[in-house]
Amino acid sequence: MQKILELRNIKKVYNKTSIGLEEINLSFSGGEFVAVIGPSGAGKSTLLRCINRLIQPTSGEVIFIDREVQNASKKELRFIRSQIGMIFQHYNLIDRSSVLENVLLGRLGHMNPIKGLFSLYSNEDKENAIKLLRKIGLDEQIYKRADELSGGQKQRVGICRALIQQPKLMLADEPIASLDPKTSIDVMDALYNNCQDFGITCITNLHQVEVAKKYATRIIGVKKGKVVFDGKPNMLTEDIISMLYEGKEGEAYA
Ligand SMILES: Nc1ncnc2c1ncn2[C@@H]1O[C@H](COP(=O)(O)OP(=O)(O)OP(=O)(O)O)[C@@H](O)[C@H]1O
Repeated sequence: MQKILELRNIKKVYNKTSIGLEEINLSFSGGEFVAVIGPSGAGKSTLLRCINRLIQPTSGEVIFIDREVQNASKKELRFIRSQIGMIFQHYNLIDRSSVLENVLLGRLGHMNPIKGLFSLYSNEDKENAIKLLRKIGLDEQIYKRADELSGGQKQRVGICRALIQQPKLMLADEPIASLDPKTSIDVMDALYNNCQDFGITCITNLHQVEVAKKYATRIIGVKKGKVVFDGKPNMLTEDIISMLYEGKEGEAYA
């Protein structure tokens, strides 16, 4: 499989003293569904956000399909981000806007900025947004305001907003941390199935080890800013989980 992303010696230091990440070296291939796990404060969010430069790494290189992310100009970064979908724990929807409008926001990175400013989406974009919303089971919510939706529905809107970008890579930062177990499964099914259907590589941070094992093709364990496990789900033994969550084992099964 083609290599899609490479992190070379990524380090992040906050406020000159607090270590977020230390010497991270990872590479990702097309089609992988990767779960990043680890205790609270391990560096999962920092790792994910260094990829699309929502957080600027202190040093190291991020290579996304032959493009250097860390030195990209504003224009180049806009292009890179248009190829990377992002899903957030708290959905990041515009409450006052309709579900359809929220999904269409995913097209902004692909549009002429003036057209974007006036929300002049093409008919093709609107048709695609509706298709995605129907596929994900939100046909009855298309014209509702985003703040009328349940948490699970909001997250599925977030997934559609990322999918309409037609991204090559999907980053999901704790996508189910605010959801109950049943809704979490619906959202993970939607994320996994759509990434498979559209051939999108996905990297998702997860607290729950069982969920990571159920969906991931590869699991990366992060502890104190370092990668301490990288392998297939069946290689993640109880001993490794204990080492990873040392003293915080409760978090792994929360
Ligand atoms: N803006 C910041 N300023 C200072 N330190 C930070 C900042 N953001 C993160 N850190 C520190 O960097 C480390 C990694 O944090 P990060 O949020 O990436 O961990 P995490 O594994 O995603 O945690 P959680 O599961 O609780 O979200 C922690 O020690 C954290 O305190």
